[in-house]
Amino acid sequence: MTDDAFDPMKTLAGALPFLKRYDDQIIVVKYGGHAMGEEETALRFGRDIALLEQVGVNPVVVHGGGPQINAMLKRLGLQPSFVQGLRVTDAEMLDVVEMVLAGPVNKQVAQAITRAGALAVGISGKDGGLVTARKLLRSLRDPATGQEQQLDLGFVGEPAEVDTRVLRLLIGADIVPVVAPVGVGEDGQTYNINADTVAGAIAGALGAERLLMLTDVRGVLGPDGVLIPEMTVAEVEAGIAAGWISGGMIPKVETCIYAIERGVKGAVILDGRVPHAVLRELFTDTGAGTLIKP
Ligand SMILES: Nc1ncnc2c1ncn2[C@@H]1O[C@H](COP(=O)(O)OP(=O)(O)O)[C@@H](O)[C@H]1O
Ligand SMILES: CC(=O)N[C@@H](CCC(=O)OP(=O)(O)O)C(=O)O
Repeated sequence: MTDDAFDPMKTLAGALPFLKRYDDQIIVVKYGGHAMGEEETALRFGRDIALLEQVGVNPVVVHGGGPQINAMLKRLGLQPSFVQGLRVTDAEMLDVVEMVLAGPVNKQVAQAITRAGALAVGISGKDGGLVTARKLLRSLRDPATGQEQQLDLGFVGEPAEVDTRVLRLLIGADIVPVVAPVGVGEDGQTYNINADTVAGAIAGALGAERLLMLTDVRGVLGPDGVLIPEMTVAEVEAGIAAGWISGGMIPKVETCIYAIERGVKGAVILDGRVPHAVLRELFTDTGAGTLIKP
């Protein structure tokens, strides 16, 4: 849809069936650090989320902040390292991760939504018992020996349990929850959790109608670099095994699979830098990005 073709009446009439479909439904939006980019992009995102709230949809935002953490590490003279798209997180790194995610990034996103006219409150997974985490165990097959090798990513966690009470309280009061992806173990240990994983766990626990994953690529690109509009779970698994789905895209597609297996009706990976990406995806027939299907 280009701006010259814009016809307000046609647009409104076209959006009506979608407004009905999503009325009072929960939509979980994962807002990736790469999709935040310039301040203007964040403000535009805030306006889209505020609009969702104002038309009777219940958005819940889970944000990332990988590039923002990297920028802070650079200022501090620390070197980031990633395995399978996940940040290796020692105790010193964990302090920086929590400071950046639950601090300026969380407040910037909540503020962008609030400035656009909807109330938003920023919390982390540690607040209100939202995300109980456990240490993430990952293994890697050594191609030379064929042996499985356990990887130690440090204080990287995965959600073990999600207590949705604090989210439901906020939603019930017409407040948009904005969640930073940090969790806490049974023993009180803080864990750094990939934001995609947190978004999937929250979408599943809330029984969300949709999970939208905003990133900085148009969706899942095939080996030829062409956008794939729809993928089944089996196709995703084949792409990971073949290696053309790699890095940060792995937790994203795995999250979509996890969410739809828990009853989320649709999980979509799309480019958050495109103006009004969220509104286009929800309120038009020309949905963008890659839809993952069972
Ligand atoms: N098949 C693929 N299609 C699209 N992107 C891919 C693919 N495989 C790997 N990627 C990488 O995944 C990245 C998205 O993940 P990530 O950088 O973690 O985003 P975010 O910060 O939004 O969570 C893309 O920028 C791209 O470099
Ligand atoms: C364990 C792990 O990798 N955690 C992520 C959390 C932030 C995140 O997921 O940010 P994006 O969505 O912008 O990638 C990290 O430390 O970068």
